[in-house]
Amino acid sequence: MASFEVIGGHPLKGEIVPQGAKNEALQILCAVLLTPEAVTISNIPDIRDVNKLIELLRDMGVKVGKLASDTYRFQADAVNLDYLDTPEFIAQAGALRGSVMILGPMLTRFGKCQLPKPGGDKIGRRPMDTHFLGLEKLGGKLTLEGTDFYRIKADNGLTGAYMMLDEASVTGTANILMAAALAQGTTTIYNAACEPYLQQLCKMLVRMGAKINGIGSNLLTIEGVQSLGGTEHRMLPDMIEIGSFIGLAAMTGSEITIKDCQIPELGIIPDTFRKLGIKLEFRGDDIHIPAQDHYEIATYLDGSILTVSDHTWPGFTPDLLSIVLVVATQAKGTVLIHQKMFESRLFFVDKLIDMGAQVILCDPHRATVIGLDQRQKLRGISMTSPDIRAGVALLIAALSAEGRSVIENVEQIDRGYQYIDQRLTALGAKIRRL
Ligand SMILES: CC(=O)N[C@H]1[C@@H](OP(=O)(O)OP(=O)(O)OC[C@H]2O[C@@H](n3ccc(=O)[nH]c3=O)[C@H](O)[C@@H]2O)O[C@H](CO)[C@@H](O)[C@@H]1O
Ligand SMILES: C=C(OP(=O)(O)O)C(=O)O
Repeated sequence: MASFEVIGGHPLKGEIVPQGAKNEALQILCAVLLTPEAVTISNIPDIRDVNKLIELLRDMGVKVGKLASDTYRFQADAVNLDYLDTPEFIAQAGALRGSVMILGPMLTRFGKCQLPKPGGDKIGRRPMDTHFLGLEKLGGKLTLEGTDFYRIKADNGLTGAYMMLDEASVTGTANILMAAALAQGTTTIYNAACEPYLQQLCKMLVRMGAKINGIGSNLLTIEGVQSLGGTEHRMLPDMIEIGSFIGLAAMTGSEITIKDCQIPELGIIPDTFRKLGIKLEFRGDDIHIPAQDHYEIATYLDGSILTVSDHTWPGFTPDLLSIVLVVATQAKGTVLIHQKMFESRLFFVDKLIDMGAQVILCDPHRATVIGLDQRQKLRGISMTSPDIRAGVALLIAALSAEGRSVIENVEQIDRGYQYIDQRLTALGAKIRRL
């Protein structure tokens, strides 16, 4: 297990370029399975989960060529279906969440797929029901082996259908959308997830020849086509990384410019950080965060305590709530953080409390943060990163704290943040990988 040693209390300064989006990459990479033609993808982040998925595709028989450090060419013209029966496949597919999105493409193109319960963050229940409810509506026949191995078949191909999803699952919508793209007839997905990464997937599929209406809304209509062709695709910048850097700048009192953010795609993320009192300037497509000694959390108009909660897009993403929480510990004022989607994502606040933060964990979903207004700095401690976003939240806390912290299990952070120690060191952070 790798660790970071962090010496906190040093303001950072400079420019940082966000990596390509992790959660978009996982969708887009799975989509290469939909066509025998070549697909070139750029702005691919060099992070553990994405590299594992690329390795999985390669082992499944997809030809993978690296054209540049962030650009790959994929060609799925000789997929080895037998590989899905091997223990190696089961181990690889079970090691990340993103592998779940091979289900839709494999089922629609080859009539079958199987998958162990996918991996990913251990942040509470992560049901797969929406995926299979949708794929079954299209004609897939699911067999469960125990509760953690799924086999799905469609001997006569898939047929379009109307469906109202039970929840707007991000990866579930991606799976059903990809399956519907090659199904016979028209599919309507109501209550579809519609976040920018899904919009990106839709746009890529359209370039491949798919017929999709309603992109960007929660009502998608897909007219199935016989085959899809090759394309080129470029990933958006990672909005969770951008939010993490905004939080980092505020909490450490640093002046940072985040380059090329594709600001219109960030939804309410910038305004949510503004509610914490953080100043942000849009300079063209860059976000400039000036050094701030203090930032003050807004209240509601009637003076009551602000709540920041997660919601499906265009609501605030659950993946940034841990960052908002940690940043609030040094704000002036009080905020209730309400993590509705996942029930095990807030337990990391114990570590913040050990560092001196004033946080009350009300229940697994809600924590009240009473900001210290920089009057009292957090103190460095030893801790373990429980999941990818809590890991970065703890890293931000350690960079703002007085003294030395050690963060163990930084493989969690490496799942989603590219060369984070090197990139932050370039801004003046004192981080050493042990
Ligand atoms: C690889 C990937 O892309 N992972 C992201 C994806 O995971 P993933 O696609 O697995 O997450 P889902 O959207 O399926 O669901 C996330 C959680 O929210 C719950 N839920 C979902 C929709 C809804 O309307 N109501 C509701 O309560 C689900 O039951 C589940 O517990 O989306 C999540 C939600 O944005 C993000 O945290 C993950 O980073
Ligand atoms: C929860 C996350 O990832 P995953 O779905 O891959 O576990 C995340 O990116 O915050």
